[in-house]
Amino acid sequence: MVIEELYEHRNLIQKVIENLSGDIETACRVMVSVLQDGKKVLIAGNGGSAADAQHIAAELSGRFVKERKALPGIALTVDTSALTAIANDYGYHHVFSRQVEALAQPGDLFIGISTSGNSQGILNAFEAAAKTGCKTLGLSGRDGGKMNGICDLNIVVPSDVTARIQEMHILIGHIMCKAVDDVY
Ligand SMILES: O=C(CO)[C@@H](O)[C@H](O)[C@H](O)[C@H](O)COP(=O)(O)O
Ligand SMILES: [Zn+2]
Repeated sequence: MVIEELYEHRNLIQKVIENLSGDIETACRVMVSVLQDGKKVLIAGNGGSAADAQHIAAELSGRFVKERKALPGIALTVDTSALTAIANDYGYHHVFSRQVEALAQPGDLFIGISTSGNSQGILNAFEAAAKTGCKTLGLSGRDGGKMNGICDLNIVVPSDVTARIQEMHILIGHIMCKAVDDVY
């Protein structure tokens, strides 16, 4: 089983190299330009993807590899008071969109992470981000789900296995952070 899982991961990386390098380069350029314009990056996801959102945001506000200035990356998954109040008062599907409405400014980048591409809270957040004039980037999997067509760029990892998709998402996030390091 272990070797099979490792091979599945390796085979998927090969597909990502072949099919998604261009999209990942575009995502790098977008994140770099947003930060260089003095705007911020908001990130959201559920479950393992919430952890990915926090991980990527922390690479920006803390650091990735290089010693450079602190950069504005905010995960919308960490404020339990906001999350519980919004879920309690408006419903769980609004926990991210309401925070986007509160925090986003035109020109910011909203990154929504969903392996199915269909999580309603993430879809609502994309809608709110677009209304605010944010740039939007999706990290998804399977067939891209409903995220196709509602974000500027939806990077669809070509797999139906949630764990493998998540592994590619954090790899893509790290590559984007490397692109940021390279210009600061
Ligand atoms: O990490 C995992 C599975 O590997 C889970 O916590 C997973 O993230 C959760 O089931 C999420 O709710 C799945 O949502 P999504 O990726 O389809 O948007
Ligand atoms: Zn997981």
